Amino acid sequence: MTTALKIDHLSYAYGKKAALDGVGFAVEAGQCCILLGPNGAGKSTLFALITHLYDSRDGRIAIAGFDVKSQSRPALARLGVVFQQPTLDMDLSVTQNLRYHAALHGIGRKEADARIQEELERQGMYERRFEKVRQLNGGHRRRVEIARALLHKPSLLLLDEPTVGLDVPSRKAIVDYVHHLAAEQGIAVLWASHLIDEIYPSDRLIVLHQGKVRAQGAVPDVLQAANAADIAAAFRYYTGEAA
Ligand SMILES: Nc1ncnc2c1ncn2[C@@H]1O[C@H](COP(=O)(O)OP(=O)(O)OP(=O)(O)O)[C@@H](O)[C@H]1O
Repeated sequence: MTTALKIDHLSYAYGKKAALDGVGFAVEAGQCCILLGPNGAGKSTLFALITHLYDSRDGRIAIAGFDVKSQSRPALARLGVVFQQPTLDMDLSVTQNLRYHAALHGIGRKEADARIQEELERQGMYERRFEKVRQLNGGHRRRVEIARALLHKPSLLLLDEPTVGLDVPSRKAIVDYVHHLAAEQGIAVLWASHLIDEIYPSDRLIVLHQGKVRAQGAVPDVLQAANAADIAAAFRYYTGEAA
């Protein structure tokens, strides 16, 4: 099976300031990969490059085998994104927001409505479909954004700190659901976070610090390499900062 996300030798600088330096890793179908890094590590820059908001001269990004630069259309068609900042239209209903996204991806109305039902039902949101997004709480808005990111059946789901600002039960629902998606649906997930309690022992971990990948692998392997008892200790070891 094609690797969902493959990044090789990726570097990026803002003027003279290096934000990413020789970054390389892969995420396979069914893996939930947590990108862990302190403020300024380069997570947002990496996401901007994967989503092709920025272009890099150095290195390569491939989504489901398609190069993001030279084959951006098929590459981006296989990508679902939940950005850090909410991007739903507050004055449209849940269904209207989702239909709009489906149309952008060229999905016909009948097919779109079937997928909208499927995605909303899986997150217990189908009953709320006619409500305006403005009426929903933060956790439910996030669920709609995740449903939207999945409508076009991407190979790779990218989430940029999607639980920031949510209460504990809402956070847990989203963390559990995304892990379930990877395990049950075989979607590859790349999740940027600085919250170590969102990491499952079965996850893969990439520790990014000052633009470089300091560690990557299965959680037990990353802990062992740092001789750390838990993720907080490993994070301190690799970044010199408290988690
Ligand atoms: N537009 C910009 N101009 C100049 N430097 C920038 C710009 N955006 C980011 N940087 C710098 O690049 C580095 C990486 O930043 P980036 O925002 O990618 O990190 P991050 O891991 O997403 O951090 P945070 O969690 O705080 O968003 C930092 O040193 C940051 O100061």
